Amino acid sequence: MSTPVLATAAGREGWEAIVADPAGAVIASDFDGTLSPLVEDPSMSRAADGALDALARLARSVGQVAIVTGRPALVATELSGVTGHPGLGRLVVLGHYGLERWEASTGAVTSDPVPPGVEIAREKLPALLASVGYPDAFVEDKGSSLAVHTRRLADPLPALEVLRQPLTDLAESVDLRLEPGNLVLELRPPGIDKGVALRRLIDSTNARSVLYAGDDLGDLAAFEALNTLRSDGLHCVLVATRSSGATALTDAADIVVDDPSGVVTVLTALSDAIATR
Ligand SMILES: O=P(O)(O)OC[C@H]1O[C@H](O[C@H]2O[C@H](CO)[C@@H](O)[C@H](O)[C@H]2O)[C@H](O)[C@@H](O)[C@@H]1O
Repeated sequence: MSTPVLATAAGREGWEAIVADPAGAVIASDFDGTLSPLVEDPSMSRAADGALDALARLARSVGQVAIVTGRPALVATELSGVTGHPGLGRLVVLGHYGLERWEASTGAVTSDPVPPGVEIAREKLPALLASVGYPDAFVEDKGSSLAVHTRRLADPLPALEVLRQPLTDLAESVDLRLEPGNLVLELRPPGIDKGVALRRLIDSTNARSVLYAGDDLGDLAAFEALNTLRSDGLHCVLVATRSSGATALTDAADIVVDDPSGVVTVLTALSDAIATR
């Protein structure tokens, strides 16, 4: 498979660094919209064809393979099907934007404490949604955070705008943060994001290079962290899908693909390049 189009010199240099020294590389990816196609019902998300095999093939030669997601770690492992998948015995899943860490090698999850604001927001949310005319907005209760989805409403985009300020106010009143995403507004704990999560992973693995793939606004923190580390000498490849239409992410990427099948193509091309170096 040929090398994907790398739009930047820094991206080309990052790709070459991973190929030359795969043991020093972290390969990390978001889940929804990046490894799995977006669907109406979040409980129906599944890994794209070939995604797990592509990760497993890379896992044979790189230092660390990881999924970094807004989902709870165990939900992401279940939906993606990574548990027990051949070749993914060293996979790490960083869930809840890094609040949780699941290790395939042990099956155990560790978590930072969940702040009390989540429980208060959980109690207040139904009345708030009813008061702004969206009592039927789907609330995905993720335990450590609450995601309000508008995808299945009759007017998803206007609903998102109506809900944005009241949900911001609720989040701030209980010391949570509002995380906007693709037709979703999430109330989640402060102090952690995908950038912090990725930095922790890079530090713990002493990585010399990183490829990160994402699709949505929640992935911007990871891109920003990598851009900062890049100026400190870390070799990076930033991959974005167009799945969520987040132009801030695609504009900042070294490689842009249409959807998760494009991510599979990129990961496969990378393991081909490593195998033939
Ligand atoms: O960090 P991610 O793995 O990308 O998770 C972010 C959110 O993804 C999910 O919502 C998105 O995917 C759904 C299923 O395809 C889709 O219905 C929804 O509109 C998208 O926003 C998930 O449900 C959220 O909990 C995650 O935070």
